[in-house]
Amino acid sequence: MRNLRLGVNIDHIATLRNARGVRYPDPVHAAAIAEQAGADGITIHLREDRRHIVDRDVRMLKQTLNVPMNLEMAITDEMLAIAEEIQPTYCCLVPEKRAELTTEGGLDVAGQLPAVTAAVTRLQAAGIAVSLFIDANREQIDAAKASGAPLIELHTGQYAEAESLAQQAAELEKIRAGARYAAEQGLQVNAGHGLHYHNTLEIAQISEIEELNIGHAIIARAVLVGLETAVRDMKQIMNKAR
Ligand SMILES: CC(=O)[C@@H](O)[C@H](O)COP(=O)(O)O
Ligand SMILES: NCC(=O)COP(=O)(O)O
Repeated sequence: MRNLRLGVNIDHIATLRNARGVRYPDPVHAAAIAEQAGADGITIHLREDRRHIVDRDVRMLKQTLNVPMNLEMAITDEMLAIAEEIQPTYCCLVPEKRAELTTEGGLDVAGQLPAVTAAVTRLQAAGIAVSLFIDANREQIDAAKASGAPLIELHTGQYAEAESLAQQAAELEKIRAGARYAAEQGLQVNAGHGLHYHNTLEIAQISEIEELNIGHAIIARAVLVGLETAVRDMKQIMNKAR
């Protein structure tokens, strides 16, 4: 089975900083610690409302990261221009609602294929690898393939938020089937959202998945045990699955 990479999402280091309008904790500092603890990539979501990560973070991280940057963003002219200028390794296109607490679902690629294809084409022309954050269903996977994006990130939020074991098992099966189908279509498959120390193992056991992006749970544990330990603990779970 392939190695499974961990992309550490450091958005909520910035949430903590912005809560007081001060300079600490600094996502740049956090990224360096996460790298040293074994993070294979750093993920940041530059939201249109700048509620956590801000433009300065993206620019500084571009200069300091030693592992790939995965920039999550909505499909807007402003975000596309920022990505073209800063040139992250990956851009993950995600849906965004101003009032949401966190990302509520996958990007509806099938429902807006011309706009998604135009964004994918524009970013690829700038040398950026594009990923689409989608729900694990065939309609969205087929549309992702049609858009020309080489990569998808399967949204694991419904699995993470399942309210019964039966519902969780059903959501896990959807992700398993989606990952298998997407890999058969030649797409690279990543996954993420809502994963934590008690629900990641089952997702990590899906052999087609190549990378997990995990943020909130790692940063929450880091508050109690330190970021280095929190990243290592998550890597240990992921390594146990492979
Ligand atoms: C698209 C996605 O799943 C991540 O961006 C994640 O939601 C973390 O960002 P927020 O906590 O701002 O939603
Ligand atoms: N794309 C998912 C991500 O980056 C992290 O999401 P979460 O672990 O903060 O829910």
